[in-house]
Amino acid sequence: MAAIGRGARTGATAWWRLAARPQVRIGQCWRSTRASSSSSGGGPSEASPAPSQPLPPLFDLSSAPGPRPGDAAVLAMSGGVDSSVAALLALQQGLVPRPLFMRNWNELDESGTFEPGAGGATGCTWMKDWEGVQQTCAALGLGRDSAELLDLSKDYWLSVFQPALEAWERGETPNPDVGCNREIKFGALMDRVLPAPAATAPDAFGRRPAKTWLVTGHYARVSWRQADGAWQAQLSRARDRNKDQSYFLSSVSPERLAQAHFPLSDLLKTEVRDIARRYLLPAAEKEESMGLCFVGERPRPADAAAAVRQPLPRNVPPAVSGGAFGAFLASYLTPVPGPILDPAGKQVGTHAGLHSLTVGQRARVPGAPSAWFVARKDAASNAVHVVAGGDHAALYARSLRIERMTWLGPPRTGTLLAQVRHRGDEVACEVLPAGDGVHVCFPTPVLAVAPGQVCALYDGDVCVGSGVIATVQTLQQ
Ligand SMILES: Nc1ncnc2c1ncn2[C@@H]1O[C@H](COP(=O)(O)OP(=O)(O)OP(=O)(O)O)[C@@H](O)[C@H]1O
Repeated sequence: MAAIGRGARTGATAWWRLAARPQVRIGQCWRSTRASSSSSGGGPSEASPAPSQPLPPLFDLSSAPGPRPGDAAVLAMSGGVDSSVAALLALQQGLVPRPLFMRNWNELDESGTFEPGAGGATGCTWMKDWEGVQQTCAALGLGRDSAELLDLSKDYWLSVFQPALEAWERGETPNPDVGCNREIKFGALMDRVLPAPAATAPDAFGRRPAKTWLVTGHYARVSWRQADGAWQAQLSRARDRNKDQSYFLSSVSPERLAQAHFPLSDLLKTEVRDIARRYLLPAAEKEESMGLCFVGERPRPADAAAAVRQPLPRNVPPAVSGGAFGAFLASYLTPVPGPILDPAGKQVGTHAGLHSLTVGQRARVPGAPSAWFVARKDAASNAVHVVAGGDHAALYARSLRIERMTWLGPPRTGTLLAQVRHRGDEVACEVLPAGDGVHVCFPTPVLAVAPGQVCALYDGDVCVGSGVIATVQTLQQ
């Protein structure tokens, strides 16, 4: 034991002495300046390492340029368990914290009747979340007042929610959570709080300049690859496949991903909860957040209410409203009711607006003898076309055209995997070039794919890019 201890200490001291000296780069090797001068006649007292023992680098420049102790970290904290544990892990990694909470939806502005503690007249949640963030900062030892509140509600409305509303009005099925990551968390937030990416070249001493990271509780992985002599960030799936959020991040640019740090990439959700409990974090038992990121409910505007109440044609049953989510959207849109048509073009019901039903969904037409399912929507005629049965050929996509591509590396074609919804299965596909976008062809057809959805493409676990579905060819076409 003693011999091992002595030997280890001796070795460590020697390495420390060598490592403390400035280093210069010689080809791919790193050597101490004194060691190199000794080889050019510096004198026998200057011990140089035996050639059989390569010099361990002081800074591991061969490794990917991920976060290092001393780097700065903007901790994006929602008050939930994931971002609380991500913040804790970032602190344990030696990052210098700047906790931050975003307010992206301000019910207070809309209703003006927020009551502290009561959740507000419309279920205002941001104040409860903000309180949770402050409590978490206290529990982490950062101090309750260390967190910053940043209001991005205008950015969220203009660049995420309004475009999504317009897409719903056109009869598409947008994914605002994908837009939120691209435009808000890794868009407006990064623009506001991160410095422009610094030069990544090491200085004369081999040190990579300090960097600022955006730390979030996303379940996804940033890995690094070298291309054209530079490091590039690539996005991969998280270890926890059930929680994997790479789909939501698939339109964030590689440059933005290169400034992101996801400490939960190797953890299962159950492990995250255990860590939160062990460190007594206030969010340890907090429920999962559900539904649309950031969005609250709003009292129905008078014009929308009037549109829904307008008289329906005689002998047509009440409009199919699309349930709670349809009703929620109806408070932001002016719903325009229209016909539900069977394959023969006969009206079998009335919808409460194109947003109220989505492709593949059962249209619960009151009194209908068959189970009708939505095959497609036509914005020009404001009609919803239905087919009988949930296994109809018109509900299966055999190919898609996707546009507005984000490539997370070089554009790709050939055999890949496609995912068309969060938590949807990944399916084999052939990707063919098609102008600005690509065609995605499925050897095994995929059920219920709607224009407006995001299609993310994967090579194994690596997300290579994504685009928005413009058109769908079904088995019937
Ligand atoms: N209001 C917010 N302010 C700052 N960061 C946020 C906010 N909302 C979400 N984030 C960041 O985005 C990450 C992903 O958010 P999302 O809502 O998809 O996940 P979540 O699993 O509910 O996370 P959490 O448990 O942390 O609430 C969060 O972990 C957090 O880092």
